[in-house]
Amino acid sequence: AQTVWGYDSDNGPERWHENYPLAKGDKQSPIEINSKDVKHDSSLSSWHASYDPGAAKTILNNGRTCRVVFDDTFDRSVLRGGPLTGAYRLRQLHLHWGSSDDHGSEHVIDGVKYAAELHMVHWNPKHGNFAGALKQPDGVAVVGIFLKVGNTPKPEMKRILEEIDNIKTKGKEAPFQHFDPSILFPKSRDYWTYHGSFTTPPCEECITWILLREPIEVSADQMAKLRSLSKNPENEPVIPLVDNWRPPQPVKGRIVRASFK
Ligand SMILES: NS(=O)(=O)c1c(F)c(F)c(S(=O)(=O)CCO)c(N[C@H]2CCc3ccccc32)c1F
Ligand SMILES: [Zn+2]
Repeated sequence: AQTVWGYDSDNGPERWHENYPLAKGDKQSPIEINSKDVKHDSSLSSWHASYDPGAAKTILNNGRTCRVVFDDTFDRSVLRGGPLTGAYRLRQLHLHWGSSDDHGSEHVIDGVKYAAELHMVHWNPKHGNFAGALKQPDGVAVVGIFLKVGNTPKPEMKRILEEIDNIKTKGKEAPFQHFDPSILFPKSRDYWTYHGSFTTPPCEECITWILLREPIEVSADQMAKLRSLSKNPENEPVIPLVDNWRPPQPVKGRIVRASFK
């Protein structure tokens, strides 16, 4: 039987292309960003998020990540500006993390792997619905925020981490309301942007990536909390949900632009 994709040796990123041929495309994500190859683009405007806290609905452990989903049936929580044309609707946010603090992010910056990377997935309503947007090069925009372990953890991460105990195993879902994810943004709005793909199958190349330069801080305990999630369903042997990151993919001549000098 076809093994469902995952992050283990028998179903991990090196084998995704067997069932998802796009995984071997020329515009795959994540990538390694080297500052010396980045092009400062003074024409890049700043990005703006206007999120309605009431749009937050539930938090879910889908066995691959922990995901918060939002009501995206109208322009309720949107991202504008930066490299984007028009308003993109916030659909979900999720994280990638490692089995220890020295790795876990998907994008790697000048050789630095962060402990985790938070993604806010938005889609372009001009394409009708999310499924339609997946098929367009300007269909999706993902804001990536790096998480580093420090001793002045950002209190705003607490809300997500407090819910972890209610979604320990695959398939567990809990209400997650009255949450404005823009509280997670760092102070600086500096970002890198490039064109790439989902970092999970089906790996469609429909994403405008907006990676924030300034990481946010989490505590070692908060990272341990994230690592306490399991990828197995309830009442099955415990398999820790860790190392759910895809390694950097070939840049293949793509230009990474920076909004800052
Ligand atoms: N790093 S990332 O931003 O590329 C990215 C993920 F890493 C990730 F895990 C997910 S998922 O939905 O939790 C699991 C895969 O469906 C999605 N969800 C997307 C991927 C494709 C798809 C299809 C339907 C609904 C959501 C998604 C995702 F966009
Ligand atoms: Zn992601």
